[in-house]
Amino acid sequence: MSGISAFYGGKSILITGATGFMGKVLMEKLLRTSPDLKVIYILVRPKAGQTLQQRIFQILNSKLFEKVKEVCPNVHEKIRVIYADLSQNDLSISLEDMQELLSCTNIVFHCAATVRFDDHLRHAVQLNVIATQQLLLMANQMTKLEAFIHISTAFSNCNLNHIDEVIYPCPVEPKKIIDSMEWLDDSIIEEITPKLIGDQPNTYTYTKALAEMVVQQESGNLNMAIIRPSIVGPTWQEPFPGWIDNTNGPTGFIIAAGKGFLRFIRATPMAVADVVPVDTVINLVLAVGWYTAVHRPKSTLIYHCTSGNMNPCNWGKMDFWLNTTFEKIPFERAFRRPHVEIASNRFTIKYWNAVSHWAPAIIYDFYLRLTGRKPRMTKLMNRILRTISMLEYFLNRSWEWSTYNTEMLMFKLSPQDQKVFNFDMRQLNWIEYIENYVLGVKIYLLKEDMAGIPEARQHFKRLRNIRYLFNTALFLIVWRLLVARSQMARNVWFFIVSFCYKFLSYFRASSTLKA
Ligand SMILES: CCCCCCCCCCCCCCCCCC(=O)SCCNC(=O)CCNC(=O)[C@H](O)C(C)(C)COP(=O)(O)OP(=O)(O)OC[C@H]1O[C@@H](n2cnc3c(N)ncnc32)[C@H](O)[C@@H]1OP(=O)(O)O
Ligand SMILES: NC(=O)C1=CN([C@@H]2O[C@H](COP(=O)(O)OP(=O)(O)OC[C@H]3O[C@@H](n4cnc5c(N)ncnc54)[C@H](OP(=O)(O)O)[C@@H]3O)[C@@H](O)[C@H]2O)C=CC1
Repeated sequence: MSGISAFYGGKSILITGATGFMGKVLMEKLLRTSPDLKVIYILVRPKAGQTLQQRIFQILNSKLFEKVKEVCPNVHEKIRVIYADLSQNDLSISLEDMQELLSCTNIVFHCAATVRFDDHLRHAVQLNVIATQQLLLMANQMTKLEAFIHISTAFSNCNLNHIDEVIYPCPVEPKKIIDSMEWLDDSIIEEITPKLIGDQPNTYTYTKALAEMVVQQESGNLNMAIIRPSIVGPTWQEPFPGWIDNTNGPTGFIIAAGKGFLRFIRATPMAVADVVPVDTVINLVLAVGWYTAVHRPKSTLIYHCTSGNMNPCNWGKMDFWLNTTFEKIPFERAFRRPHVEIASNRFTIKYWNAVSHWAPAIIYDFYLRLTGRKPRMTKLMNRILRTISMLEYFLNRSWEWSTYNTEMLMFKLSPQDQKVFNFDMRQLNWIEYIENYVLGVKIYLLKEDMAGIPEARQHFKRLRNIRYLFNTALFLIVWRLLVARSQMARNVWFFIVSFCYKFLSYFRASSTLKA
């Protein structure tokens, strides 16, 4: 049996952010590989009119958990849902629940965060920094705690080009930021945010960096580790390829490109597209949990979970493979035939934004209005382009992350664990992964049926014919206007017509001679 699976057997594990993208995959893998674990405590808040139980019921009955049920039929009994709101200073955990957590928890995986780039600094500090501080305070009182694993991001220091496995100090101490959030009002915070975040691109990366400092300062005697994944994509292998449930990172763009809305994007073709599959990240998380608890390293170790240094892919290649895959696995009801191109020049992008994004959106909305329907394309385009502008920072830079700790850990695993908890990115085949990415988006996010592929292809053909027709009509209109107004255009027209006539006469004469 795998040593890591055996380690989690009989353990009480606390997970924050279990209802999120990574949290679900973490719960699934834990239950599948260590079905004899004692309990998983999850801190959850009610959401979208659903109670805590309803939320968890829905997750455990989803496709992601199908395999788990084969090895762990009593999966519902293994999960203990605890009401918590991490945006409250005391986390809103009841006294009873708190006592149980403090006396029983063996391992903590802290995944919860706000991952929005445009979040108000107050909210981002509350969730990413203060909640981490509160959890550390709790962890310091947990009598049976063996390890506390904090999930950060590889971009917490994205203001640097080369990032080592160390915690970099922030210009302003987290304590001062936390204090100031208490007495400054929202509008003042908004005003000073650009100054505070300095050369960080957004409040998300900034507060994740602050949280790392909090971990360094307040971990006391805890066995701590920090994991920094880069851009987390769908599953590579487990429990099945291509599973994804949100539009973060490249996923929203893949939808927009596959549906034909997005045709140009400002990106540097050679910049590294540092995507890592979610199951790889979770395998590393579990291996780190085991290593930290069993080997008790003297200091907090940081693990980079990245692909760039071991098996790099760049945005140019990703773009090419995506376009090829869209032909093979088309999305239904595309707006235009999908073909996304990348360019690094701002002016080129401005031009193509006008021609290829705004013009079709305006024309389509005009058509919708004419046919008595509500226009929606310009609004959608606005949203897509706003999102792009926020993510462009990550598409035009490359980072180097050192991965000594991650590689060290790989060698510490038994051959069996290396298989069950594989986080070796060198084995990833990008073309296959991107195909499964698109397939996963189609099935799990867009909820499209594979049986609809022939119809989607037919739709592509119709779109191509519409484009030919549109281009020909546009050419004829422009030409007609030019011929009517310009002597030079008329001259060019007569020249072309006489040239064609001469060419045809010559061709006819030479074919008569041969005969
Ligand atoms: C080269 C080939 C081209 C393809 C690939 C290129 C793209 C690569 C981009 C990679 C960059 C990623 C870098 C990430 C680095 C940090 C990673 C992490 O640590 S942290 C983890 C990473 N964290 C992140 O990635 C968070 C980044 N995202 C955000 O912060 C926010 O979404 C926002 C501020 C950008 C937009 O806010 P707002 O306008 O309020 O919009 P809402 O959010 O409220 O959603 C409204 C609707 O839009 C939908 N939708 C959402 N996203 C996209 C999309 N990209 N597009 C289209 N649609 C999108 C969404 O489903 C929803 O639909 P519905 O439910 O209404 O039907
Ligand atoms: N996805 C990525 O590309 C990357 C993610 N990361 C890090 O990984 C971790 C997990 O990210 P991911 O799973 O993608 O994020 P998600 O947004 O999918 O999940 C966030 C989780 O945090 C929970 N949460 C948010 N606010 C509260 C709150 N007030 N009270 C209780 N729970 C709350 C959410 O609960 P609810 O369901 O109720 O909203 C959800 O379970 C984060 O720390 C993130 O910084 C790092 C690098 C890349």
